Amino acid sequence: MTRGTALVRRPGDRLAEGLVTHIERTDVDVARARRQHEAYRAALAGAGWQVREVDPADQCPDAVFIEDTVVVCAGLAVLTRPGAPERRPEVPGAEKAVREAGLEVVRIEAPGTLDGGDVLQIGTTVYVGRGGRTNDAGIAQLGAHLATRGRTVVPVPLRNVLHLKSAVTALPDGTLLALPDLLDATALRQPIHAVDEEAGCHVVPLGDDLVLMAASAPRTAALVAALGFTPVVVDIDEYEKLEGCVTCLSVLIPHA
Ligand SMILES: CN(C)C(=N)NCCC[C@H](N)C(=O)O
Repeated sequence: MTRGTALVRRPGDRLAEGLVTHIERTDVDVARARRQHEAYRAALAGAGWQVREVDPADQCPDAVFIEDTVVVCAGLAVLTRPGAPERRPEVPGAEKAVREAGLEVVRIEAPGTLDGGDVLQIGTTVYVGRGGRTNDAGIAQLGAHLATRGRTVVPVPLRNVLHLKSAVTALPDGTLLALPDLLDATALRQPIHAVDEEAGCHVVPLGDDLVLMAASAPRTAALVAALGFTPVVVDIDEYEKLEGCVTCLSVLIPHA
């Protein structure tokens, strides 16, 4: 019995052309990125997730960052309208996958924009970063869709950061790992563990005490272990060169 399905999309040949907004562009080794993606998929499978590959969208360099195309919540899939127009052709493949997974499907419509990386779900609270990629109309539409699942959307203003989940994510107990300099934490209600490594504030709870995190955050991995969780560490530095992190590379659909 698996924990559920993990949607992933393999990197395409144009990966190195992916968008870079807040960091300096450096060369991406696509062959190495492919090996890192294989190890990432293996980590998900090893933690009990059935890995399902979404159809390639190789004309889109950032298509590997599947998280930005769909938000899954309690049997509902909200297809996004990514804030970067060149990423919008990534969405149809994600739509096919969530329909095949049997989810109810709705979508963010113009003029709304929303990237899945801006959406952090903790219990019935859904924090949504308002910044470069996600606008007020997108947040309002998401709020209406998720209200049908008993969720409350709380906007969080962002500064100097691509996505909300570039700055804060949650551990399995709902407490937060955050880089305080990158966001206005006053909107956040849960206790915060401040971290001092940028990659340290990106984690994915994989079920039970397992926490997926990047090899580039060893001090935070030690903190996570000291808090009683088990870090599952993957090297994703080729994706970090494109402002990616462990959250962006998958969408988890837990069993109902
Ligand atoms: C939580 N994060 C960071 C994400 N969900 N997505 C990262 C997308 C990176 C891509 N180069 C871009 O600029 O769109």
